[in-house]
Amino acid sequence: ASDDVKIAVYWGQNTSEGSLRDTCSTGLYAYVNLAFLSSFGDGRAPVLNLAGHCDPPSGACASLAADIASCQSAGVKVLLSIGGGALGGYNLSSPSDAQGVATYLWDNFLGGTGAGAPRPLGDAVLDGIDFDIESPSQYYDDLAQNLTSLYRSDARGRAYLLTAAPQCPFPDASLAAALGTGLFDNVWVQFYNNPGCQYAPGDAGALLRGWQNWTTGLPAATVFLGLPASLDAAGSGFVDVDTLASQVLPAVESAENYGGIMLWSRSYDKDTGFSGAAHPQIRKEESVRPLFSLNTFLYNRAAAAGVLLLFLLICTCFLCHKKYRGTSPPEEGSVVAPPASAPKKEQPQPKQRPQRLKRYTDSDVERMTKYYAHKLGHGSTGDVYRGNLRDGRQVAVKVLKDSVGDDKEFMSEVASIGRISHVNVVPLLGFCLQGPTRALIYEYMPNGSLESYAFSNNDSVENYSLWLYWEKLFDIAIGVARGLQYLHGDGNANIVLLNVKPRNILLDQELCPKISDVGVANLCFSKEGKRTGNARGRDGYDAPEVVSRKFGAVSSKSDVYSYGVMVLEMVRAKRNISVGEDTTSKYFAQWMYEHLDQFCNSISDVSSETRDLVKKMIIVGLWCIQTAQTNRSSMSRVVEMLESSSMDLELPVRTS
Ligand SMILES: Nc1ncnc2c1ncn2[C@@H]1O[C@H](COP(=O)(O)OP(=O)(O)OP(=O)(O)O)[C@@H](O)[C@H]1O
Repeated sequence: ASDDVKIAVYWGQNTSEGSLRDTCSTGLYAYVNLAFLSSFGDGRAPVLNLAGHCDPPSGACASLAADIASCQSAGVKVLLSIGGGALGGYNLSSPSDAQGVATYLWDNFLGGTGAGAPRPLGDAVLDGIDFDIESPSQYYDDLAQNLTSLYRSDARGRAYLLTAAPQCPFPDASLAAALGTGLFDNVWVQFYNNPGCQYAPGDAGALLRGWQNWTTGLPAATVFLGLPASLDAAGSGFVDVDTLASQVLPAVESAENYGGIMLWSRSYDKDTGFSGAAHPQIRKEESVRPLFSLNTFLYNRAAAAGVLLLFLLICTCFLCHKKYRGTSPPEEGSVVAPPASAPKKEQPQPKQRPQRLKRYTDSDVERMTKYYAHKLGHGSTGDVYRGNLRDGRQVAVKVLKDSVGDDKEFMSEVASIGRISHVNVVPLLGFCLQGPTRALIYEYMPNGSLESYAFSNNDSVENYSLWLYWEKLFDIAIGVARGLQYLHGDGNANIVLLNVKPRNILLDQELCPKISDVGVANLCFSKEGKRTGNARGRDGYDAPEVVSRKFGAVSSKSDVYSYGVMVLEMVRAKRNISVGEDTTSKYFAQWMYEHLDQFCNSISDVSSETRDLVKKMIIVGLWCIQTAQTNRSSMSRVVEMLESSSMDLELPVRTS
């Protein structure tokens, strides 16, 4: 995130800060919040208070329109901040009051064209509304929802922002319900005037713990570190730029939804030059900044403080943890596991940074799917439609049916799915949770599923398996294996899928395989706790223990079994061979024990290296489909086998 982090600032409470135009032309800020609409709601006449900059009742603030336009043309977003420190000046008394305030804001400062609206800032159309609500009160969630509906209605299709400035104790007393709507784009958290969660001289611990609460608690928002721009700007919580750069930013930057810093306020910033000094720091590329996590930061602090015992304890725990993580647990089937005589290759685990999940409304989903115009298919968890995001990216929208759990549970499951990030797993980009509509928005896989490529039943040109090269099939097999290895634990995900089959392996533009439907079953259990979907075992991909518990409990080895069946099927379909009257994959597997070399040698027009790839796929497939789970390889071992030479692999002992 570090190459596009930004600075937000509040402007409007002190004339010494200079004009709005000059503020924007410094090039320091990406967002300027006009502070404040200090009075509104509950029957009050709304009051815009921009200190001495202009006098709203006289209409003089309309002249700011030119400055606002100049900011916007320089790429700076200008928002109106409502609320602020004038406690008692604002509150909302009911949902209809919230509706009225939303309409007022829309008609007077945004894209609304309500007749008779005085438009205190002339014809300026601001970029959004910021909630700086400092006194607990209800109905701000209604206000957020009403504003969002109005945003969507904009005739010119313009995008508006919703932002908020909560205090750092999590959750915020005034804004928790509003933030819970998930509708906020940017949240600049005030890490000042709150000793429990702000920087204390020499100790960033409380601030970083608070930061972790906010960044993990609001996965769908971009979170900014709100700071005073000078010692005088707040009662407490000031962090000087050197400390910010050396102790705070390295830790906060590791949050995926880190957006930058927010400063209170322009006048203090102008005095101290804080943002000018901080700017190069917050924009530093990751490659030049040593990467720290929050934990390493805390460890370092402990060491620096000379707490030797604690340090040693942490080191010991860390080493134990590392040892545990770094060493594969003994193979369950080690008795019959193939010898790993090949030198262990460096395991390229092509992880990606998790995408930040975006929350969409149901009207967004309607727009992106053009009212569900193009159905891609129907699965056990819902229908899938093709769509486009505003930026043109193609997406697949899965509209869930029989989704269970309350909104909070849904959000938490979706956040877990959103954290899954691997080049061989279909990325989740966003979600919709509005009323009864629950949908997941995925990156679109233009080449459909592996099923249509490798498992077509006829010999026509449609039978892609005839022209998918062996090398490509092998790449697909190893890609899926790496994805499963990651899901099973190498990426700390510890996820068992129980639905590994060609239909759930999607292919991107380059035919790179991506596992789909990860985690979705958790959102769609029936009330009786039974998984939705088809009867088990019919298509041959389910492991014996998935079909009948008499074979033991399901585990990651159940996915290994399905993977093995799939790989053997890929080989069988590619050769399109008949090995006797029994055409089942089980019979094919048994046949392979005796005819492996004969089969591989019969593949003409390929190099010996390619035959080696085919042989590895078959041997690996046979290791995976062992009836006893303990005899099956783990996915890590599968990847290892596929990366070694077939010469180093042995067939498993034939048990049936
Ligand atoms: N990200 C995506 N890009 C392109 N097509 C997709 C995407 N996700 C799903 N599809 C397509 O949508 C259809 C339905 O997919 P879905 O995953 O819901 O069901 P399924 O995998 O076919 O069945 P089941 O739910 O029983 O496993 C399939 O044709 C699938 O290929």
